[in-house]
Amino acid sequence: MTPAARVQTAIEILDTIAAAAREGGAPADALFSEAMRARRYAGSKDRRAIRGHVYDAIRAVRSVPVSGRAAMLALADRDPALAALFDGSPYGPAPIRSGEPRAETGVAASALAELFDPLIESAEEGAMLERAPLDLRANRLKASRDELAELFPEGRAIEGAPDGWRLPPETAAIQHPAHENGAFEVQDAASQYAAAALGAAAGARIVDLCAGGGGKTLAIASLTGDAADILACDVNRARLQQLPPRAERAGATRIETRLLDPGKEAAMLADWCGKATHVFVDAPCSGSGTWRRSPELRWRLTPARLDRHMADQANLLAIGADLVAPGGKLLYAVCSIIAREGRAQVQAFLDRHRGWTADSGYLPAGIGRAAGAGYLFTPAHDRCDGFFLARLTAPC
Ligand SMILES: C[S@@+](CC[C@H](N)C(=O)[O-])C[C@H]1O[C@@H](n2cnc3c(N)ncnc32)[C@H](O)[C@@H]1O
Repeated sequence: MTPAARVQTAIEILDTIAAAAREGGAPADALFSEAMRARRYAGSKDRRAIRGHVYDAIRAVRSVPVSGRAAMLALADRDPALAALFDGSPYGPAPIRSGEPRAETGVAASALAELFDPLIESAEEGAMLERAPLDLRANRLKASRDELAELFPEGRAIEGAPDGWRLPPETAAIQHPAHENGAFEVQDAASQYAAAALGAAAGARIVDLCAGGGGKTLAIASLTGDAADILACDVNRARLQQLPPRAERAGATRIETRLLDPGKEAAMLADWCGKATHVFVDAPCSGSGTWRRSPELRWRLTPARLDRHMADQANLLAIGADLVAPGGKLLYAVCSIIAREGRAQVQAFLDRHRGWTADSGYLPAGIGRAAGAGYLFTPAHDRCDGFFLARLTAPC
């Protein structure tokens, strides 16, 4: 393919990604792979170049563009070599006309940026869209961080995460046989801090209410030495089904899974009511803390979607609270930097649930900043995904 044809292909792929963002369709990665399958004539160099254009445009453009061309033109305005490829050659993009619309660049649309937690200052903006490193977590049931250091000497320890090992983004770690043997998982530092913040130890009875594919469930099993009972729940069958084989690989033997029906969660968890020493609510959210991994998420967030997440979060907090034994712990977490999903959500819970108190001082020194009754991690301050968590104690 010519360089100009690669740009035109990127424009067409961006059109499908923008349409999916508007309509709540498939994520950008899936659409990119599908587009490449349909263009078998594209070689690996073409594919790399097209991917570069597509993701450069997604990172540069702050909200869903009117068209893929408008997004690429915004990039071309900053890059004369790219602008020169709009040359009207066969399969290439048409020449740039005067007054053609450009997508707006920046971290987030101003209406969205206004929702950020007050701790998000301008220093965060670059870091929020930088390529994230590849973080590993040694699975204590099978390996130590020192063993990871031997396997991947190019990495380094992650501050405040005793099992964490950080690698450059492009490292092909999951192809390593040690991954298949359960020695480690890929897990961002923020998720490792969150699993540790639960504070569970051997003998605990834990409900992971929003377990998904079990990333944090497995981290908790590792931290408790596979000596705590963990009930892992979710409403999404496909995600929850990933957990049993992952647990087997990890050597975690005390995880039970339970698929919940939306709207019937409390009834389906009646046997755990008031019995859990620890409940983890890793709630569905905007994902605004993970834009450096999935930058197109900021094209997808609408006021209606945010309201839906907030209603789900409040509901899940209330369901989770009923499961906690007197004096037990409820950990609420969202991979979001939006105050309404974080500090405001927890304050609303505390206002509605008399007798509950917020814990403090449970994070490693220097990690996270106090945000209302919880803590916020941010990419620039903590070198991890943006993440809010709050640990609450039930009345006795
Ligand atoms: C942030 S993800 C969880 C990620 C997971 N804990 C991990 O570490 O990989 C939120 C999860 O909440 C689940 N969820 C949404 N509504 C739920 C509900 N009413 N009850 C239980 N889980 C729910 C979603 O299916 C999704 O898997």
